[in-house]
Amino acid sequence: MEKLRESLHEAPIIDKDGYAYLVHPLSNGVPMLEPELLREVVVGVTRAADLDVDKIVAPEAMGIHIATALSLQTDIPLVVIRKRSYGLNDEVPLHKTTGYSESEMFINDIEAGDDLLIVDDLLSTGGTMASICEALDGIGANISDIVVVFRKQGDSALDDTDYEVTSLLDISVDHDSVTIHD
Ligand SMILES: O=P(O)(O)OC[C@H]1O[C@H](OP(=O)(O)OP(=O)(O)O)[C@H](O)[C@@H]1O
Ligand SMILES: Nc1nc2[nH]cnc2c(=O)[nH]1
Repeated sequence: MEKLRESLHEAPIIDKDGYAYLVHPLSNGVPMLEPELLREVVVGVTRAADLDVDKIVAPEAMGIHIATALSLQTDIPLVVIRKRSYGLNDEVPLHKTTGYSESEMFINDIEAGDDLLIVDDLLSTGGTMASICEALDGIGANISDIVVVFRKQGDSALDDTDYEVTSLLDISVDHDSVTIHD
């Protein structure tokens, strides 16, 4: 994870109403995302994840490019949890909160009994992932594995649940630096 580690020390940090928000190629598409970095991450996720699943699931927006590359690599189909409703039959809405925002998301084309790998760029408060897991559970899908690139250290909404998240790197972000926890 050499490139990933290096990239963290070059990433700007901005203030979102007191929340130290990392601006990173994988999590924002800014600064520019080098293919070598994306490749390193996809190899890392491929090694870390349970790939014996029916579908890869990624929340819009910044899980999409990681999950797309993983889908191309593994031939496992991809479902994106969108921030927009299509009004399709069986669409499942959810409400998610992060440390700086809240919004609705919408799940389509996940069925009871599907074995799922959830992929996202970053886990922080766990608000997004907890709402997604609860909604997928409600559908009757099996969450086989959850893999994120970065996990910010601290309390998470997943702490009191049975869901386990694998991260490629655990980090802390304060207002002027990123620390990597090995
Ligand atoms: O653990 P949490 O506190 O919930 O934060 C993690 C979520 O925050 C980001 O998404 P965001 O809602 O900012 O949307 P984006 O992917 O469109 O940038 C990130 O991609 C995760 O999905
Ligand atoms: N890009 C980005 N997304 C986040 N989601 C939750 N925290 C963060 C953050 O610090 N940076």
